[in-house]
Amino acid sequence: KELLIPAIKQCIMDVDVSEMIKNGLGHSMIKRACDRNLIHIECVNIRDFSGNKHLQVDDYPYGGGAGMVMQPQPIYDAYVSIKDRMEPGHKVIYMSPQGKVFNQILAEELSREKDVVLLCGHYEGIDQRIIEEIVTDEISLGDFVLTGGELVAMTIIDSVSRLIPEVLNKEESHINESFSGGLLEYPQYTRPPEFMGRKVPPVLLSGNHGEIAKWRQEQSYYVTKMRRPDLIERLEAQK
Ligand SMILES: CN1CCN(c2ccccc2CNc2ccc(C(N)=O)cn2)CC1
Repeated sequence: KELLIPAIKQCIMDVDVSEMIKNGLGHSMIKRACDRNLIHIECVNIRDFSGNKHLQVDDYPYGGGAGMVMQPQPIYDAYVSIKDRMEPGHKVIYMSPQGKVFNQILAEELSREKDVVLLCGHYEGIDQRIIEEIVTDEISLGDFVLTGGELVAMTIIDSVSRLIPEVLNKEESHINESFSGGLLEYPQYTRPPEFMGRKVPPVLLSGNHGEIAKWRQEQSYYVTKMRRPDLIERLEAQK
């Protein structure tokens, strides 16, 4: 049994990270959007541009210290291999804890871009000179630490793709989504009418659409006021 566990750990660590992105985004909405040519996702493996037979893409940090830093050359060569196919003036986004914290406004901005490059860092990060040379924007998902930028890329891809017209069908439409009008979503209910002794709020069964819309607005405001008062302030500041 002990023998099995190290083997599993090893194979998970070995999964090629660009595979992780391809597999992770293989799920329904993004895959369907790709199949319909509404979005095109291409993973370029920096290791393919390592330039040495050991496929090395990282090296010891100048100044010493723990960990390894991604070398600038393989990243630059990988970027050059795709940049002529990208819309002139395209953004090159580097996902790191030093970035601007991602939010729905940024997602909406990115959804209006024709092409975007997402540069996934690994190890302790990438050489500062490649950031200065090719990166236009740095994005962070929030103040927490991940082992790599891949999950950040997948999150950005998901969040942006769903905003591209036609990607979501009418059921999935993001009309009443979180942050619509800057408020959090109201609570959702479906059948059965009673579950574990808990009933559905009667107004939702009333068929009175005016009352239902009013109840939902009040609930959104209440949920936001209780859990994210900062969003209420932002809303008031915009008035
Ligand atoms: C211990 N450090 C190792 C190097 N690393 C790092 C540094 C630079 C780029 C990518 C990474 C990969 N990690 C990320 C990435 C993003 C986020 C986020 N919040 O968007 C959190 N973590 C940061 C952590």
